[in-house]
Amino acid sequence: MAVVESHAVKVDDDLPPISSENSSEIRWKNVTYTVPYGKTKEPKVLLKNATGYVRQGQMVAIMGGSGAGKSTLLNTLAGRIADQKGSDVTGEILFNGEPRNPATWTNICSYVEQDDLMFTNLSVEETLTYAAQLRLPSSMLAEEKRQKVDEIIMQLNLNGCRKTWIGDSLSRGISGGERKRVAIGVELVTNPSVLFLDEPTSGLDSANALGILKIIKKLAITRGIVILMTVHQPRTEILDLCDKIILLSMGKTLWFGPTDAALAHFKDLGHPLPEKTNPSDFFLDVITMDLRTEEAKAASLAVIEKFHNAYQVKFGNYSSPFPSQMLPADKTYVWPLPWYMELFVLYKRNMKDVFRNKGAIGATIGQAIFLIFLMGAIPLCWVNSLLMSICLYWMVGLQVDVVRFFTFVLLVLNHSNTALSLAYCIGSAVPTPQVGQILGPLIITIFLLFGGQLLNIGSVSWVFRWIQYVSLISYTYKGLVQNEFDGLQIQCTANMNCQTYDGSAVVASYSVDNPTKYFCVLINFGLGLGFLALGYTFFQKTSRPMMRLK
Ligand SMILES: Nc1ncnc2c1ncn2[C@@H]1O[C@H](COP(=O)(O)OP(=O)(O)OP(=O)(O)O)[C@@H](O)[C@H]1O
Repeated sequence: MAVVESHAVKVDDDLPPISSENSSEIRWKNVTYTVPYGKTKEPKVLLKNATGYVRQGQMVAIMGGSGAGKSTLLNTLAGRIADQKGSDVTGEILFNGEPRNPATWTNICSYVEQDDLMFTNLSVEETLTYAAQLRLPSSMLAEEKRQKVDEIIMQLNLNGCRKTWIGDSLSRGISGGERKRVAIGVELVTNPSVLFLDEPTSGLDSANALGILKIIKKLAITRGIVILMTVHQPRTEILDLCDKIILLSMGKTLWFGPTDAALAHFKDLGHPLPEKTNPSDFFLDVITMDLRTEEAKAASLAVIEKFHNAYQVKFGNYSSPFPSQMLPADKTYVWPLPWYMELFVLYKRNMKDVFRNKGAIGATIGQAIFLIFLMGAIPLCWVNSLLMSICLYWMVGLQVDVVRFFTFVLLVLNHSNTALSLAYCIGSAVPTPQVGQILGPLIITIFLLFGGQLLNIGSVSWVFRWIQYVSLISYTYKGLVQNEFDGLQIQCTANMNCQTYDGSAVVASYSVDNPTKYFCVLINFGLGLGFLALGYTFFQKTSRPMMRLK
């Protein structure tokens, strides 16, 4: 305990003075997280008795081997763990001495994902501007928002690429390091008090990684932010930038404190740093579970236990050394924009991206996103359908009849809308675009089979026959056939004993006379609304940030 406090004081003394009345701190004590595992649902401990704290202006790195529990600890502290049935979080997580309040916490902290999705066809400046427009209160003047964006661009050293598009692997845009900084910038617009970063250096070369962490450290000090991040084997200079490190293995905390103290602690426990060795490589070599042989496994388990016990002795009775400076969480979460303004900004952003010729999924807030994607896609979908209908109707030589022509257009437009709703429904339900790319065509193929042209539905097992009733293709097909053939006089062939016959006989012979064409339009419209409602429900479930505060 004494060691910890003395180091904490040393680190805090290194920081420029921050008014103690305004200082923030996140601390956690004996946090244990268990999930039900396997068929038997046995509790699996992902985090065990984690304890620590990070103060305003400090940057703390969570380190450990793969699967050590770094992301789990970060997500638990950020309140982003899935609300899985049977899982449990115990212990205390406090912000400024008080439990995190779900209503205010999202306003206090920000989380930078390892690979934040961004609109690829927007420039750096536009990305930050839209983030500011969406996430800052409507009462703030546009000029103030613009100044804030400028300030972030300067602080994150993005001025050289402010007009460059984000880009992706197909159309190159900003570099990986710049992309990370933009992702951080998007989160900074709200002035968070706590910033969580998941692997901010992943995919970067060591010079770039150091550059970005210098910027993050500067942000911690100048903006007075509490910074907690996961990192993989940082170089020595990066370790030196961190005020403290947390070493994890198998969900257990093996060290919490400054790096130099960690080296002394490791030496005390019989593991001195070999010469010419990067401390982070050394830490990971010592604490990572060695699974190669049974002996190696037993030996590394013993080391992990030794370090965890030593940590428990030091921190078991830990309480924050700064109790008098705790402030209650005083920010109250207010949705920054009225929904219609958010809708407008999202619409503008989406249309800009669409007209720059590519779709992307935004990682922003608000239920309005679902609507906005739809609104962005509908005009394009209608233009496509109209052009296709106008050309196709006359090229194929369908009946020259104004009412029939407009009914044809109505059927096709309505079909496009329903298909779009189905696409949004599938897109909202699936976890990744790849799954959507497999599931979407599969569902459309099934609907096509039950559309009436390819399969004799009567010969299909009754178990599957219901599919025809939800197949949008079936209703459009029936409507189109009726529209063309009803009332059409068809010339009889030589072997037929007649001169002409009515096209409705064709319609009846293919069993597409029921329901009538306008009723088909209505049903498809209803199906479209149904798919939308279902998609919206899925979207709510899959897009909401996971929040589980205890
Ligand atoms: N919901 C869950 N159910 C079962 N096991 C889980 C669950 N979530 C995480 N784990 C396991 O917990 C361990 C820690 O996972 P975590 O993602 O925190 O590791 P990590 O240290 O961030 O690893 P990496 O550096 O590879 O990302 C892993 O073994 C993972 O498989």
